[in-house]
Amino acid sequence: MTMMASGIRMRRPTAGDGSRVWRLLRTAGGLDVNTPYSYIMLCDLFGDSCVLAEAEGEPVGFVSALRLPERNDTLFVWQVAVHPSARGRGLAKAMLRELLGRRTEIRYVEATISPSNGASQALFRSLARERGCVCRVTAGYAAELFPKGQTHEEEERYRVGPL
Ligand SMILES: CC(=O)NCC[C@H](N)C(=O)O
Repeated sequence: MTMMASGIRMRRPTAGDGSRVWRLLRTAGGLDVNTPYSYIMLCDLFGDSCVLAEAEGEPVGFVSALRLPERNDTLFVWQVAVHPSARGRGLAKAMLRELLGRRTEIRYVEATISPSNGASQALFRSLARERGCVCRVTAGYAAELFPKGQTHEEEERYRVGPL
């Protein structure tokens, strides 16, 4: 568990956090809200590469990530969510630092980010600056990949490293 100066605590989540993480994602906005099951499963089976941030016991931030099986020096950051009440305090970066601090063998961080998600774009560019490395943006998932009738922006691929 890591404590920020603001009193926000960050820790590895467990299955019991999944439902509250799902509610946080619904409140955070701007992200794909997956099923409650997916957050329970992520917190349970992939908790080592996820971070839950809590203020006075309430979820205010969540990062889900997976190490890529074929490229195990790369951490794929799936979602970065921050509650509106916790914005502007560097929480997203603090959660990434917490995550990267757990695994020294991670050399690259990847994510897909939609053009409208300026906060995450700035976060990954800032991580690259902080680590003195490159943030490369390439084509990711085209809008056409998503089901017809479900409008979804394209997702550009961000790759930061070598850390
Ligand atoms: C880094 C990040 O939060 N990406 C979001 C990917 C996607 N739009 C989702 O919400 O899962």
